[in-house]
Amino acid sequence: MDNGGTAGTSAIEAYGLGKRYRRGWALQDCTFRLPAGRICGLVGPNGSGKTTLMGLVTHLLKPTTGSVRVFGALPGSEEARRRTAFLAQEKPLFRRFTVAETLRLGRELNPRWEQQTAEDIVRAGDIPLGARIGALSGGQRTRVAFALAFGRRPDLLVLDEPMSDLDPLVRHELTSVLMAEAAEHGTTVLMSSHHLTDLENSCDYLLVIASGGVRLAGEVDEILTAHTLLTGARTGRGGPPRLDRHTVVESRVSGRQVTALVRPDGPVAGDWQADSPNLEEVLLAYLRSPGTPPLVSPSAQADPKAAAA
Ligand SMILES: Nc1ncnc2c1ncn2[C@@H]1O[C@H](COP(=O)(O)OP(=O)(O)OP(=O)(O)O)[C@@H](O)[C@H]1O
Repeated sequence: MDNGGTAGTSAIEAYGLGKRYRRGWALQDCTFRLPAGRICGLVGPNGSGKTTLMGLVTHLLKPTTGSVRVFGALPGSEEARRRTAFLAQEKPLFRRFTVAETLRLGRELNPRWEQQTAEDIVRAGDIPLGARIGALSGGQRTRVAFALAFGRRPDLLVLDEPMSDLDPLVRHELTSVLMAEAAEHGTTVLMSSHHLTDLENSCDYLLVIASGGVRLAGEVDEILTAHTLLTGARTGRGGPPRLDRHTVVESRVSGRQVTALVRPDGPVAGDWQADSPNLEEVLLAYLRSPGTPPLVSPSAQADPKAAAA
C-alpha cells in the first residue's frame, strides 16, 4: 500500500479526550492513537460518543477535557482542515444540483481537488453526470457523497455510519470503492458503523468505545489473536476448570455447555475446546461486557506529548 510518505506517523492522537454537554458527558477519557494509512472501524453502543469523537477530530466540536491532534496538528488548524474530509450521517448534498454541478462545487471549494478521482467513482456506479441529486436513490447519493469526499484527496477521511441506509448489495459495492480508493491513495479512514460484518470485511484497525472510554483499540489481527473462544461442559467429571488466571471477557451458559471468550495469559489448562473467534464474536462480547478491562495494543497507545504538541 502506498502510504503517501505517512507510514509510521499518527493520523489521530487523542489523550484524555472528553466532551461534556449540559446533560452530562458525551465522551470521556478517550485515549488512543490511529496510525496513518489504516482503515479503522469505530464501534460502540448507541450514545457512546462516536459522532462526538468524530466531531472533535474534525473541529465541529471543541473538547471539554484532553487533547487531540490530526497528523500532529490541531483539528482547527489550516493543515488539519486541508488534510481531513468528513462525511456526516445526513450527507448534505443540494438536491437541486446535478451531479456535475455538485462535483464542480467540490472543485471550487477545494484546492487539492481531483476531478478524475471523483468522476471515476460516480461513473463506476452508472450515475449520469446530468442527473439531479434529488432524483438519485439513497445508494447513488452515498456514492456521490463518497466521490465528493475522495475528490478532496484527504489524508484522513472520517465517515459517520456511511452505509446505514443502504441495502447489502450496495453496501458491499461501496465498501469495495472505499477500500480501493483508500488503498490507492494511502488514505486513513475512521468509519463508525453498527454493521459488524461490514467492518470485518473492510477494516484493518479497530476502536471500540463505550461509557467510560476506550474498550478495544488496535490492529484487527492483533485483537483477534489476543482472544480465544473456549467451549466446555458445565458439570460432571472432567468439566472445565476455572479460568482465574486469564481475563474472561464474557462467559455464557447454554444448557450443559459453557462458552467463554478469554484473553489468555499463558496456556489454558483443562478440558476446553479452544477456537479462534471472529471479529463479530469479539466485538459483541465486549459490547455486552462493559466491565472487562480494556485492551489497547502497542500501536494504538497514545503519547501524551504527541497528543498535546
Ligand atoms: N448537541 C448535543 N447536546 C447535548 N447532548 C448531546 C449532543 N450531541 C450528543 N449528545 C449526547 O451525547 C451522547 C453521545 O452522543 P453521540 O451522538 O456522540 O453517540 P453515538 O455513539 O454517535 O450514537 P449513535 O450510535 O446512536 O449514533 C448521547 O448521550 C447524546 O444524547
